[in-house]
Amino acid sequence: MAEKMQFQAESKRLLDMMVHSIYSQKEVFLRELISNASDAIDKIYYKALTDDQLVFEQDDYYIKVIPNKETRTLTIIDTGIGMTKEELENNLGVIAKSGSLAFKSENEAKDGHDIIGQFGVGFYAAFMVADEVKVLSKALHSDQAYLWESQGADGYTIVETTKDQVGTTIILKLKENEEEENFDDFLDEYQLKSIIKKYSDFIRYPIKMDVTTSKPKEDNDKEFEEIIEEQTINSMVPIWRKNKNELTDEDYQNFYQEKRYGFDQPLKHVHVSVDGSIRYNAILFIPENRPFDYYSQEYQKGLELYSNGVLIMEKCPDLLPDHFSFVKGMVDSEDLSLNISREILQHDRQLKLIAKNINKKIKSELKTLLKNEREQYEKFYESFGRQIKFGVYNEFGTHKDLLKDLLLFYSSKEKKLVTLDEYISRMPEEQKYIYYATGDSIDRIDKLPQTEIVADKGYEILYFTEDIDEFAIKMLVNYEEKEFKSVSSGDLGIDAEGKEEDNEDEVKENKEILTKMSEILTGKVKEVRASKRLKSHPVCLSADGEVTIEMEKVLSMMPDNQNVKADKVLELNIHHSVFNSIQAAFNNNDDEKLALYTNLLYNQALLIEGLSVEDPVAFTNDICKVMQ
Ligand SMILES: Nc1ncnc2c1ncn2[C@@H]1O[C@H](COP(=O)(O)OP(=O)(O)OP(=O)(O)O)[C@@H](O)[C@H]1O
Repeated sequence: MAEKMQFQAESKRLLDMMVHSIYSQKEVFLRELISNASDAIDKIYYKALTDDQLVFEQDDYYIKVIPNKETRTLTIIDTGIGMTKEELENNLGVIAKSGSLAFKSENEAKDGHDIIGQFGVGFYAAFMVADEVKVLSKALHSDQAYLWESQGADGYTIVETTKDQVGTTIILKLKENEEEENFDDFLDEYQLKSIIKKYSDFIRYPIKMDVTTSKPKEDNDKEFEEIIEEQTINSMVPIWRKNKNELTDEDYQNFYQEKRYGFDQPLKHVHVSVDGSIRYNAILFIPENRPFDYYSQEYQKGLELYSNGVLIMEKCPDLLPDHFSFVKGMVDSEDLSLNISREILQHDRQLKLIAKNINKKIKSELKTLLKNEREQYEKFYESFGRQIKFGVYNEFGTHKDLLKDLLLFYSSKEKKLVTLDEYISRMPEEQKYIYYATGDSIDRIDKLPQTEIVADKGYEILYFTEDIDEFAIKMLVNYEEKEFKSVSSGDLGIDAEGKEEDNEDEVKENKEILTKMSEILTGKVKEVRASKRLKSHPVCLSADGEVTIEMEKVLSMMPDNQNVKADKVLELNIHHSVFNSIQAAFNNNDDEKLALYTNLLYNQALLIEGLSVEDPVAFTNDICKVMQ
C-alpha cells in the first residue's frame, strides 16, 4: 500500500472546510475543474507555439465529462499538459498561493461560504461534492503516469500507474445524498449540461459529453429510438465576440470569476468593440475590492492579451498605465501577430494605440460612475483612490490632467467625500484658495487649532489623511486656477478684518518676548511668532516654505529621505490667557519659568501635530514642575 502523505496545514484546513461545506452553490466545483482542464490545454498550446516538435491538432484537445450513475462517479478528462509526480504533489498537496493569503485574511468562515463565494478554491472544490477524489495524470514528454488519490483531509497517496494519453483524468466519487443536497444531480445529463453552459460556455476547447437523445429510426421515421451521441456542450464562442445586447450582467460576472480576475464581484464592466483603423474587442472590469497583494511587490498589473482568440500573454503590462493598474480583463485583436515576442510587443504600434484607447475608456467609465453612481464610485475610491492619487503625483505629474477630476477628499463642511469641482462650485466669491488640512484622521484634523480661522470664515476645508494627498496636490498646484493652500501655511489670504493693525502693534510690543522664546528653542524651530490664525487655542506649529510638517513626516519614513526638514514655526496666540503668564515671567526676569513655559508649549504643539516629543521624560518633569 502506498504511503499516505499529509497535506500542507493550510490546505488541510481548506479541504476540511470543503468537505463540511454547506455552501449552497456546490455546482461551482465543475467550473473549477473545467477551468483547470482548459488551463492545462492552454499550456500545451503555448508550448506548441514555440516548439517545432509539437504539433497542435485542434481536434486532439478537448475536455470530456462522463457521469456514471452505477458507480456514482463523475469523471472529467482533459488532454492538457498533465502533471508529473512532483507536480501532483506540489500542485494538489499545497494550496494555490493566490487563494491562501486571501484566505488567511478572510478569517474563519466556518461553512466555507465566503471563501468559495469570494475567493474560489480551485481543485479543492471537488471535495464539496465528492468523498473520494482520484487524479490520474500523465505529463507531456513523460512515460510514466501517476494516480493521486485522497479521501479528504487525512492525506493523499500517489502511486505509479499507466495511462495512454497525455493529460489528466479526475474521478469524483460523489457523496451520499443528504436531506438538503441531492448529489445525484451531478450525474444527471440535463443538470450537467446546464451547469456547463452556465459557467463554462466560452471555454475555448470543446467540453464533450455523451448525451442520450431520441431520434427517428432510420427505417421508420415514425418511431423513435434512444441513442447516445457525443455532443459538445459549450458554444466556445468567447464572450467578447458575442453581441453585447445578448449578454447579461451575470454573464460578465461569471466570466470575471471563471477567469479568476478577482474573487469579488466586479463593480463595473466595460465591453469595447472597436472596428476602425485597429480592430479589437476588450472586456474590462473595475473590481470592487483591493486585491490583498495590491500594494505588494508581487502584484502585477496587466490585461490578458489574445491574438484572434488565442491567448498570447496572461498579463500584458503595456496595456495598462500604472494609475489604472487595478483594472482586470482582456483584449483580443486580430491585428496582432501570434508569435509576437515580449520585446517586440512593447514597441508595437497597434498595441500602443489600444493601450491609449483603453486608458481613455477607463477614465471615461470612472467619470460616468462618479457622475451617475456615486455610492459605487465611493466604494471604488475606498479601494483604489490611493492609486489615482499616486497617478497624479507619479512621472512628474504627466497624468495629472487626466486624473484630477477623479479625486475625492473629505470635506469639513459636507462631512463626506467631495470632488474638487464640487468644492470650487461652493466657494464664495472672495475666497482665494482651496484650503486643506493634513492629519492622521478626520477626528484629529477636526481638532487642529490651525483650521480655526479658515473654518470660522465659513470656508470649506479638505482633509488630507493619506500620506500621498499633499504630494499629489503639490503636483497639481491649482485646480481651475484656484491654488491649494494648507491651513498651516504662512499667508492664508484671509483678512483679519481690521484687526491686522492692532496685531502689528501687539506683535511689536511682544517682540522681545518672542525673540527670547525663539532663542530658547534654537535648533528646534525657525522662529516663535504671534499667530494670526489661532482663536481659542494657545499654540500651534506651522511651516514656512514648500515643505510642510506633514511632508516632513512622510519623507522621514522613506529610505532615501535626504533629511528634508520643514522650516517649523511655533505660533503663539498672544490673546490667550496663557500668554499673560509668559509676559509675567518675562517681566519678572524669571528666565527659568520662561524656558519652562516655552518648552511646554513647544511640546504641546508637537503633540497636536501628531509628532512625538523629543524628550518625553523632560516633558513630564516640566508638567510636574507646573503642578507643584
Ligand atoms: N487538469 C489539470 N491538468 C494539469 N494541471 C492541473 C490540473 N488541475 C490542476 N492542475 C494544477 O494544479 C494547480 C492547482 O490547481 P487549483 O485549481 O487548486 O489552483 P489554481 O488553478 O492554480 O488557482 P485558482 O484555482 O485560484 O485559479 C494548478 O495551478 C495546476 O498547475
